[in-house]
Amino acid sequence: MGRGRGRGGRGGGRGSKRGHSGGGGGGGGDGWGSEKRQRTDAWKTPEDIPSNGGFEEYYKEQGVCPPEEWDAFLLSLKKSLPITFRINGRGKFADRLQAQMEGSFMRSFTEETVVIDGEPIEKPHPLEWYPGRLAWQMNFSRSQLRKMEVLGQLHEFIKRENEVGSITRQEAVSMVPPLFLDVEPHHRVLDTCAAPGSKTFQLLEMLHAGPAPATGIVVANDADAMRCNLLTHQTKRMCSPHIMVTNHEAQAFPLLRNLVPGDSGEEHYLFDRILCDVPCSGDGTMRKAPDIWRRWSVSSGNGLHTLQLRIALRACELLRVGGRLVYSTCTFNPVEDEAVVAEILRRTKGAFELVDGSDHLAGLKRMPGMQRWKVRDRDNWYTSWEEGKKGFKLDPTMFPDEASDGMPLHLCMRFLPHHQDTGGFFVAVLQKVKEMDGRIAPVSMDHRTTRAQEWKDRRGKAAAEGEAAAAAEGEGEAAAEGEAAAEAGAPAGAAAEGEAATEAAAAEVKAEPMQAEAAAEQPAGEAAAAEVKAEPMQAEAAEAAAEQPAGEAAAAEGEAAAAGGEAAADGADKGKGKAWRRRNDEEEPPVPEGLPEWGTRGGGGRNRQGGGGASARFRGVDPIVPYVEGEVIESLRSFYGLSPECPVPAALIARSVEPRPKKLYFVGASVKELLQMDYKEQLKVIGAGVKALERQDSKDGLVPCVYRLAQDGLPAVLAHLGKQRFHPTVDELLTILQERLVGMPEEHKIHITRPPAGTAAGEGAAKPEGESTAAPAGGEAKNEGAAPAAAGAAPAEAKPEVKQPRSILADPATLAEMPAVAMGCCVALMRPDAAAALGFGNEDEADAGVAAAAPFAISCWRGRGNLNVLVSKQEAAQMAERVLEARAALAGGASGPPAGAAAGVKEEAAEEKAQELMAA
Ligand SMILES: C[S@@+](CC[C@H](N)C(=O)[O-])C[C@H]1O[C@@H](n2cnc3c(N)ncnc32)[C@H](O)[C@@H]1O
Repeated sequence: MGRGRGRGGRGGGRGSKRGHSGGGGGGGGDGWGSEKRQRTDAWKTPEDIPSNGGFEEYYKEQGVCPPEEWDAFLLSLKKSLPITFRINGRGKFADRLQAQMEGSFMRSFTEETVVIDGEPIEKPHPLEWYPGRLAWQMNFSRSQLRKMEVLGQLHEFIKRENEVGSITRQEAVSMVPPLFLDVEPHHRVLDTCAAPGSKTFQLLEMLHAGPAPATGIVVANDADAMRCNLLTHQTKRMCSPHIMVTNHEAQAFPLLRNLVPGDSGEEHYLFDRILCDVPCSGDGTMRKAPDIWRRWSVSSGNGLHTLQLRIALRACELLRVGGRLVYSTCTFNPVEDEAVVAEILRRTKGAFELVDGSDHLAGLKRMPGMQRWKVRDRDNWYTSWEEGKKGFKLDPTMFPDEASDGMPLHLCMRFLPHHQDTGGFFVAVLQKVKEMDGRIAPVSMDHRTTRAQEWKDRRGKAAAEGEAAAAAEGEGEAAAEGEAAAEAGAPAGAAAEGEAATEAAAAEVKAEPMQAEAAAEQPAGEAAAAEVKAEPMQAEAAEAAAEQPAGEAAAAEGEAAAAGGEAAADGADKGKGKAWRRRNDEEEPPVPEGLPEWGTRGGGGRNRQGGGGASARFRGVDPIVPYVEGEVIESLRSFYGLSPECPVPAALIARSVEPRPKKLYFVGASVKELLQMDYKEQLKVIGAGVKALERQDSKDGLVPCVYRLAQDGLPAVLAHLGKQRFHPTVDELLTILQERLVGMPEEHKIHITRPPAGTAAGEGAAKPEGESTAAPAGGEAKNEGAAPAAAGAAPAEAKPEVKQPRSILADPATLAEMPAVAMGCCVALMRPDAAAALGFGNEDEADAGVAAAAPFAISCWRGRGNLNVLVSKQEAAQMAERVLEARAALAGGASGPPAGAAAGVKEEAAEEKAQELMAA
């Protein structure tokens, strides 16, 4: 087969054009429309699923499931997956959404058993093992959805809340690994294989779970650049300044020098928590990807074992003593599961221990890990490496042995689909209990190259001697080689011709053992690990090796050796800086004393041309530029009245070298520190922090600050915002959210005056009535300070023909604040007393992080005569809906199922009592 023609498994390589769910999914979506995948009822009946004898034989023999449960196991795997989602615990409205699920929706299911068209359906219910009853499960088809109104409402609710990031659709068992990581707010967390990012999102939630404000960092890494974009999109919904997205082969993730050893005294920048949710064959996801039934073969798992092991071993090096590592897959296959865990324990020689998680997540049924397993190639079963070395492309690390017999592998956890109607999953929790005794021995593939050579020699000899018997044997082997070569991407003709095929296979194995192995092992159309391109891996492996402390020769033989050729040579030069120089075309910078200045990194970015070195490394990636434009920073401070303590202006980055970039991102101190720590620019950073500011050009300079506050970044500035804020009543706020473009009362319209000739632009800036500068001859300027179109509504001022929006601000207290609000960006905030009455937090609670702190802060644009909302339609609708529900609840009424109509909808007035409170 040709390489790169799709693949089995789950996130098994680079360059996948596959959507969101990625291979077997990795727990991204739940198969219910989020990725536009059809939740077809067509394969709802198990009879529709073609059997795969190989799969059944393999797992029966492995004994992953008790024999008496086998039929239930198999039947469950052939049924579609229930719908599961998680309410984001740190989302703005987590408790409201939960109350809605527990209250109005659950109440709608009055009957004990709901039957539609004679078929009972599963009522929505929280997953009992998920903390805080925040995860929910239900099971109904599209046709059932149309037949019961409340199901339709529930469907709409889930869709809408998912869009605004309040809930995440995620397969139940995929929620498990982060729960075993025990993340605390100050932790450095690395998610090695993170895309599309549902687990990263959970990790971020945990970082922000308080009670202390988050000070740590989540580094979300993925080898696939395209999937890194998904990751950025997914994590953006959390609005956290403590996120960094990187693009590396996890097995070569850079080990950075620790420039501020401080109390830890650690030589390297190490992580407290690491998640290795590795690419795998993905047979635990058959329920949402039934195609795997057809594609499954024993070679998928065998082919990924080494990659999985390398990723896990690198994580062991990157973890600090006392830290925790979770290794997870969505396959039942012990070769990808227990075998990897056993090899981690073997190679780390007592530095790692398996953690007993049996008392954690009560109610979550699990099977203990297996102590013994077998290994199969396409022909035979083997119980030990002694036997297995005769097999086809097997490795010693795949086998149990006496050492593994003594390991507590039963502490690993395997989740079977029929136990609680989920997908399949495997989780192992490991603790680093002491320093490792030297470097971890590299994963050698020598036995494979030797065998390829043996095959080649034997066949050559047979041909030369013309011995019939030898020739016969050779033919058999040639066929085997031919197959391997074909699978590894050798031309079909060559494969048929034996010798050439052998050459191709051997050469392939020699040059890039890991990729070739994986490619060869994949069944047709499944070049999982083979998609891992040779070049980046070699470069990064070399880099990883080069980064190791001088004098540790093992490093040179490790990843670099595995990567082969020049990469190995580079690794051998470590300590002398040659690898670094060769890669970057420049001198290695001297080791700074302490954290270096915060400087531009990432070369010239996207457009940078050039062959090798740094330019090649950063091609396609925007640079990271600390934003320190004094004039702009000063205007931010003065226009928004930011207090000196506001962290935002001092920790902004841009993704271009322009003096006025389009967007500015706020990064938390932990992210800033890591960027500074990376003085050699080893990290390939795709994204960092939260969008805090967006450029808003005002041609006439009528708005003195060129940046408006982005909604995502508001929580970080709210507590420090001294100007450009006002507090409408709840009614006014609701109307602003619903109409999204409202007029200002006549006396509060801003009258523009043109700056007198010779005056610098902006000096004659717009001022509210009563503060206006004198109008010069020539009258009003046109379109000055036009509202940005970010929120979807066409700014009325830019289109004079649009009917003027109605003026809704009438409350004296609101109007009293307006003269101090200059034209440009401003923030509408719910009044603290009203927020308290409605049971919401208020701006005083804003920590430096997530949106949870300030549920009703709305970024707006004040134009001459109007006020424009700068949040998306969905977000505005969600906020309006929450206000309406809270009012209804306050008035004593139960909140009904969401009307789904908050956007642009005028709701009936709430009870009088509520009105009174609200107007306060
Ligand atoms: C199972 S998926 C991860 C799912 C993810 N943890 C989640 O919960 O959304 C595996 C991921 O590993 C990535 N991957 C494959 N090879 C990799 C490697 N060598 N290093 C890092 N990531 C890799 C794939 O691109 C894929 O996104």
